[in-house]
Amino acid sequence: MATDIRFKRVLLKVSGEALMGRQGFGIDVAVADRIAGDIAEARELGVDVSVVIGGGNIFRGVAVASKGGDRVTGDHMGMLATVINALALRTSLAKLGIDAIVLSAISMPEICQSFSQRVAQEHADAGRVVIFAGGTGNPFFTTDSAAALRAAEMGAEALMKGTQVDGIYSEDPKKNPNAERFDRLSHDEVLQRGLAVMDVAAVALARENRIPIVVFSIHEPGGFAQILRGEGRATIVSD
Ligand SMILES: Nc1ncnc2c1ncn2[C@@H]1O[C@H](COP(=O)(O)OP(=O)(O)O)[C@@H](O)[C@H]1O
Ligand SMILES: O=c1ccn([C@@H]2O[C@H](COP(=O)(O)OP(=O)(O)O)[C@@H](O)[C@H]2O)c(=O)[nH]1
Repeated sequence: MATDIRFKRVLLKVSGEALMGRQGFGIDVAVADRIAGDIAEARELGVDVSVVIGGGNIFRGVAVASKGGDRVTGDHMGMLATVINALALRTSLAKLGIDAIVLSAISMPEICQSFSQRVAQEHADAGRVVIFAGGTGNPFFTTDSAAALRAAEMGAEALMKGTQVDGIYSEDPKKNPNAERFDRLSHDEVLQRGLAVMDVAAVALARENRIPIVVFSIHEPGGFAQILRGEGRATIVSD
C-alpha cells in the first residue's frame, strides 16, 4: 500500500488556530482528537510523521507588541502556548494508542524533554511521533520557521502545512474570495509574489534545503492521508 505514497517521512505543521475549532479561543478536544486520528491514518500508510504545533489559538507575541508591550515577552508567551497545544495533541494521540513525545525548544524538564536533534532522531527511529514545541526557542520567529527548521533537521521529505485554507492563492483568499488558487509553485515564486501563507524565513529555509512545502486544509477530516496519497486539494511548492 505504501508504494503509492509520495513522501515517506514528513513534518506536519499544525496551526494553533486549527485546534480551537469553532470556539474562538483555546483547545477543542474533539478537534485535537480528530487531528490525532489524521496522524494515525498517515502512519497506517507507512509514513513517519513528526509535528510542529503553533500557538495562535492561545497567544501571539504581536498581540502584546500591538498594545505597546514588550515583543520579546509576548513571543515568550506565544512559545509557551505551543507547549500547551503540544501536550493536548500528545494526549489525543495517546488515546489512540500512539506513542508520542513532546520535545520543547525551551527547557522545562518537569513537563517534557528538551529538544536536541539527536534525541528527536532517536525517538523518531523508535517509531514515536515527535511533537516539537516551543517553536525555534527564539523570539521574532514563527512556528512556520520552526517547521522548516525541524523538517531540515529531521531529514523530512516534505513540510506539510495544515492550515485554514486549501492551498496558496494569488492573494489571501479570506480577503479576496476571487483570488486565483495555484496547484504548483516554486519557492522563488512564493517569495517573489509575496504570497503570505507562510513567512519569508520559513520559505527561504525550505528553499535552501530543497524541501517541498505542501499547503492543505487541516479542517478536512482524512485530508492529510489523502494528500499523502497524491489526492485531494493542496498546493505543492517545489523546485
Ligand atoms: N496568498 C495566500 N494564499 C493562501 N493563504 C494566504 C495567502 N496570504 C495570506 N494567507 C493567509 O495565511 C493564513 C495561513 O497563515 P497563518 O495565519 O500563519 O496560519 P497558521 O495559523 O496555519 O500558521 C491562511 O489562513 C490565509 O488566510
Ligand atoms: O520560534 C518561534 C515560534 C513562535 N513564537 C511565538 O509563538 C506565537 C505562536 O506561534 P505562531 O503564531 O507561529 O502559531 P500559529 O500561527 O501556527 O498558530 C507566535 O506568534 C510568536 O509570538 C516565537 O516567538 N518564536
